[in-house]
Amino acid sequence: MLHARARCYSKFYTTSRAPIVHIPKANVFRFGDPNTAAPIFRSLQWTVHEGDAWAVIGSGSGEKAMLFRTLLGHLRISPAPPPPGGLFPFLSTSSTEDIRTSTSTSDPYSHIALVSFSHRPRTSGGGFYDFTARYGAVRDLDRLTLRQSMFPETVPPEFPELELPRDENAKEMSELEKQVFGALVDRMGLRELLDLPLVALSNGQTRRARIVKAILRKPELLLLDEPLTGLDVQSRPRLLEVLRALHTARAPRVVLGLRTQDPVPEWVTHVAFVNNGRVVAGPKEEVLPAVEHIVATASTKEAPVVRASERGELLVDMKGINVKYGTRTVLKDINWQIRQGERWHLQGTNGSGKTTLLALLTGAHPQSYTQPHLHLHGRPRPRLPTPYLQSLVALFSPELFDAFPRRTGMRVWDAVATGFDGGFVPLGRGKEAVGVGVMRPLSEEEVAWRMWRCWAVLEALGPGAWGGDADGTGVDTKAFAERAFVDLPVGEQRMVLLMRALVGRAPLVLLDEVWSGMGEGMVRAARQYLRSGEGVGPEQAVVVITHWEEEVPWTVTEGVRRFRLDGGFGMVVD
Ligand SMILES: Nc1ncnc2c1ncn2[C@@H]1O[C@H](COP(=O)(O)OP(=O)(O)OP(=O)(O)O)[C@@H](O)[C@H]1O
Repeated sequence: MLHARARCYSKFYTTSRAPIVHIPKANVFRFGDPNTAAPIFRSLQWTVHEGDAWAVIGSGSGEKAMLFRTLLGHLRISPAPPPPGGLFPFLSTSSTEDIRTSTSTSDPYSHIALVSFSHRPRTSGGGFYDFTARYGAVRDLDRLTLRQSMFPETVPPEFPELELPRDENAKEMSELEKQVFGALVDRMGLRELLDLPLVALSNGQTRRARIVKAILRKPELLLLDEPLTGLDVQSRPRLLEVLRALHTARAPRVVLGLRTQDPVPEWVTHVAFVNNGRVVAGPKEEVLPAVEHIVATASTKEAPVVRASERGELLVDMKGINVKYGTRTVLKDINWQIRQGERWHLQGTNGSGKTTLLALLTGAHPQSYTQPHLHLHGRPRPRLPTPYLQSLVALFSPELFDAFPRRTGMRVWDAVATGFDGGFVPLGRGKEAVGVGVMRPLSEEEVAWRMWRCWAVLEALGPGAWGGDADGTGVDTKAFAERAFVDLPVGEQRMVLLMRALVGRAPLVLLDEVWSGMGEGMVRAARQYLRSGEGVGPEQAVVVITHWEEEVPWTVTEGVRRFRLDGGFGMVVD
């Protein structure tokens, strides 16, 4: 059925062999930078021919994203790719005249779409938004369903006050388009979620929905940056198969963005490897050995694990936990105990309830108050004031990453130090901006300890540990601490929020999909820090959520335990 999409638009596609992307040999700069400035990419030479299947593989933070930004026209290519075709020759051939007129715009960039799992789709502006809202009663403003977000014309007119987007000119879908849509939502496992509010979708469900939405907009070229991140083991081959079928049918052509540590799908024929401002592009068999060589050279033996204490105090005691939304039961009769010093891998397919379970541990979930037996840090949940509870739990999650404020003026130091009290707004001034304490003011010793911890995480996880800040301060930790958080590339922002989670040595540390968007060097530095016993001590408990077993910093033989959610039920897997 997906091939039908190609037939549906077949008049747009001819046998033309004009390249899809053509950059003969050029340097790439930011707009406004002179040609004498250090280029972002030097001597970039890259041609994508029709029929080839490309993956862009990035070794560092942000470089892969920069190559995609080059294709989106956000950077200056010098010399500019020559006319008549320019950067996208296939759009200027006679056959593609149809494409242009059919979409009533001659802007070539309107035919190129990027879906990146590094950018922040649910927020706008620099302020914090409450990402825990999805756990409670859905507010009117958040009532937009997945179906309505895909087809604004399906928003009922009786909700004018919601100001939901409506497209009065939207055309009824043709029969064929309906069938293609049906095939896509089925293959992506979205059918039963179509009439749920968007905010209710889990992380992996949201990602799959974003890909479908992008396909429905009918771009000619779809750039997908790290599409497998956050997808469970079952969904990955299904998504890759859908992408292969679409790419073969040119409906749309697909370029994948992958991290060096990601497996390359077998249908990919060509690779552009982005490493330290250079792009090596060519057939997969020629370029992949270079990628593997760099990864092997960079990898060092992992630090030996500092073993956690055997039977520490009970931090979490759950008995008979249930979470329901209307008639939809997400968690059923969960029993789980977490002790000091334990390392857990929380497993389960997309939508199985992992994030919901974490929200009970942080107290952010309203249903955490109404559970029969949810004891946290030795007390029943309702007897723990929420701000105090949040200072006992350190969290890194995709939702928190998206929601974290990007205010101008917030330095890296400030962002890290918000981790002490579990808040989002920097408190205190200058070098001493290390929070104010939750239940009582801080003593001088505590302020000094907090400053020492800030420097400790900045040294261990800062640019010196992963080879240098790409476009700012090199490997200088002090200069990095002063940088504006909002200006950092996405991978570096993630690293800073990991520092935030580790800075306060909270008794319970929750790391949800912590490696996505990070470069190879960053992942290595963070793993070393966690394993060495400095990142997390034997008095702390850690819960890691990832769909990639090899991403858990500890192995089962090193003591990690597994708790699996399946069909709403939870079990310890030994
Ligand atoms: N307000 C709501 N109404 C209905 N269903 C909801 C609501 N909020 C969450 N859900 C459902 O609860 C389920 C669990 O979501 P959760 O985010 O905990 O999954 P997850 O295991 O973390 O998934 P992922 O691996 O994709 O991150 C999902 O199927 C989601 O659609």
